[in-house]
Amino acid sequence: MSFRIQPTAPARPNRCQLFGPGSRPALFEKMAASAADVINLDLEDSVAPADKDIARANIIAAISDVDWGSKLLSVRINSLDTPYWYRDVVDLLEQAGDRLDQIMIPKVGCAADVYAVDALVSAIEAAKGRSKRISFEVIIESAAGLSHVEEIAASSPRLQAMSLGAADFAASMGMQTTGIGGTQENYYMLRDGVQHWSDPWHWAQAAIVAACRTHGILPVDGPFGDFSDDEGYRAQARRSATLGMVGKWAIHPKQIGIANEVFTPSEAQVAEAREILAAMDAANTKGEGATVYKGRLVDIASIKQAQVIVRQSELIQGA
Ligand SMILES: CC(=O)SCCNC(=O)CCNC(=O)[C@H](O)C(C)(C)COP(=O)(O)OP(=O)(O)OC[C@H]1O[C@@H](n2cnc3c(N)ncnc32)[C@H](O)[C@@H]1OP(=O)(O)O
Ligand SMILES: O=CC(=O)O
Ligand SMILES: [Mg+2]
Repeated sequence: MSFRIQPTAPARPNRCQLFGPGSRPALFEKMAASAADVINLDLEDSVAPADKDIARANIIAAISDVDWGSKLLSVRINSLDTPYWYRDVVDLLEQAGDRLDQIMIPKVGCAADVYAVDALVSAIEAAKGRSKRISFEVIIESAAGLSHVEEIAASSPRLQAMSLGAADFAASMGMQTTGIGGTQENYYMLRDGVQHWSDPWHWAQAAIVAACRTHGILPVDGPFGDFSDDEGYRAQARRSATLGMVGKWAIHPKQIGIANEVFTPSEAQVAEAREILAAMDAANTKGEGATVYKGRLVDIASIKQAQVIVRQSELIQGA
């Protein structure tokens, strides 16, 4: 318990973040025309070292030249353990137009990583007289990142969203898998000779959600690599939504519709939430803090649970 009121996360739809390599400018118009809420133009791991300069130039041009509509436009810079990241920040902030909304910082391991980028961004914004303040999102994708997730969530007022990066996270943790997200063949319990698969991402996701909710940041699930497996993606997205995440990355356009569907509360969910609110209204007028809805207990906590669903639905409808 705490007397502090939990801060609310930024009120914007973040159901799907569509990624595309900065070295494939032919994809940019298609990304802009997609149904994703957020666009992530990538300078990091989908761009080969030899293409970093051209990818940066492509992205800077596209930020102004492409009509991104009302989407949130984010660029993933290179991580702080590379020689590229400072040039990414300097060129973006000095040369890109005001349409740029956000910078994604990958492989964040501690709060000081965010501080370093914040310092550089703040200096360039001031020097160049940029009136629009750039926001940040970070990827938790290392053992250090997860160990320091709470201090990272508190690291900067610019921070709006935090994603789990399953690929780098698995590598950093020494996990014996080459899969990016989803069910892992060898992660199962055995009972009476029957295998029951468990979720190796659960702990990291729950830690990210808790850190984000404590500090008013949007928790997001990262990539699902097997874009041929729609149902696997849907199952992963449903688990993430159930845990409190607000959206998921798409690394292929096939995944956008599924993310939008899963992270938009269904009509049935919204109707049930409204019925619970009505049942609790009726209970309150009788001076009762708890009542029965469809044979189960609902009480004052149920109001808050129902409000999460109604608010999420209204946010998306209003966007
Ligand atoms: C672990 C991480 O860090 S994940 C984040 C970084 N990774 C990325 O950004 C990768 C993003 N995705 C991609 O680069 C590509 O989707 C790939 C390489 C996976 C597959 O690319 P392709 O072989 O071209 O895919 P495919 O042929 O199935 O594409 C089908 C259509 O979707 C388009 N398309 C493919 N990827 C994208 C995308 N990311 N955004 C928009 N459109 C896309 C293709 O241009 C093609 O369009 P067309 O029908 O008009 O010809
Ligand atoms: O950057 C994303 C990841 O999964 O790694
Ligand atoms: Mg990564």
